[in-house]
Amino acid sequence: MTAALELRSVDAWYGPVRALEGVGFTVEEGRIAALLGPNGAGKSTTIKAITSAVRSAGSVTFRGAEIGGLPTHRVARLGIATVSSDRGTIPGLTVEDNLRVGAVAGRGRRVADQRERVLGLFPDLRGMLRRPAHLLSGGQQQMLAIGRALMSRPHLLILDEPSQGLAPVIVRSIFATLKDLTAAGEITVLIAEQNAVASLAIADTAVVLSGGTVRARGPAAEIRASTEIADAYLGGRAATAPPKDAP
Ligand SMILES: Nc1ncnc2c1ncn2[C@@H]1O[C@H](COP(=O)(O)OP(=O)(O)OP(=O)(O)O)[C@@H](O)[C@H]1O
Repeated sequence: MTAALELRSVDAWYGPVRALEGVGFTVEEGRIAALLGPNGAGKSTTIKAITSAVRSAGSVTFRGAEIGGLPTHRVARLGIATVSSDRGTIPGLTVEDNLRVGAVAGRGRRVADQRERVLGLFPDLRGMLRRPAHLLSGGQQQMLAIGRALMSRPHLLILDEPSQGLAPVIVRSIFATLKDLTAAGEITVLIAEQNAVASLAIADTAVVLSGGTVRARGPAAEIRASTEIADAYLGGRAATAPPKDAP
C-alpha cells in the first residue's frame, strides 16, 4: 500500500491556543479515509494544516513529498482539492461557470472532457447548467461543490462535513459517487465528518479525533465495530451502526 497522504506529529495553533497535538495518520492511495470526531475535535483544523491554512508544525507528505508549510495555492497545484463545509460555490455564477472556475487549477484532460465526466457523475447538474448556484438545493450545491473540485482532476479530494444539512438519501447518493470514483482508481478521498454512519459505510480506514488528538485509527470496519470508541467519541453505538435499511 502506498500512502497518498501522511501526517506525522502535526500540531496547530490559533494564536496562542493549540488546536491539534501530535496528529498522525495515513491515507492510502486510491482509498477513502474518514476523519471523525465530535464538535471542536479538530477535524477542520486538520484539513487546514494539510492545506497550510493554519499555523502548524510537524510533517505532512503528499505522494512522498513534504508539503507542510507550502502556500495554499501550491498545495492545490500539486493535486489536492478541498470542498469546504460552506461548499464554497460562487453564488452569482451559473453552474456552468462554477465548473469552469474549478478547472483553473487543473491538470491534463481538456476542460470540456472533464466537464462531461463530472456531469456523468452528477447528472442532476446537467439540466441546470445556466442556473445561478445560489438557486440550487442543498444537495445540488454539494454536488456542484464536489463537481467543481473534480474539474481540476485532483489526486486527493478533501471534504469537510459534506453531509451537513442534507437528507440521508442525498448523502447516500453523493457518498456512493465518491465510492465509485475511488473504486475506479481515479482518486483518493479524505472525508471529515460528524456523520459517522454515512462515512464509515464507504470508508476504508478511519481516524477518530477528540480534543485535537488522535484517539483511534484503523480499518473502518474495526472502528465501526468498537462500542468503546462509539461511546467515547462518536455519540454512541447508534451513531456508528448503520440502520437496517441502509445499503
Ligand atoms: N478561527 C479559530 N480561532 C480560534 N479557535 C478556533 C478557530 N477555529 C477553530 N478553533 C478551535 O479549534 C478547535 C478545533 O476546531 P475545529 O473547527 O477544527 O473542530 P471540528 O472537529 O472541525 O469541529 P466541527 O465539527 O464543530 O466543525 C476547537 O476548540 C475550536 O474552538
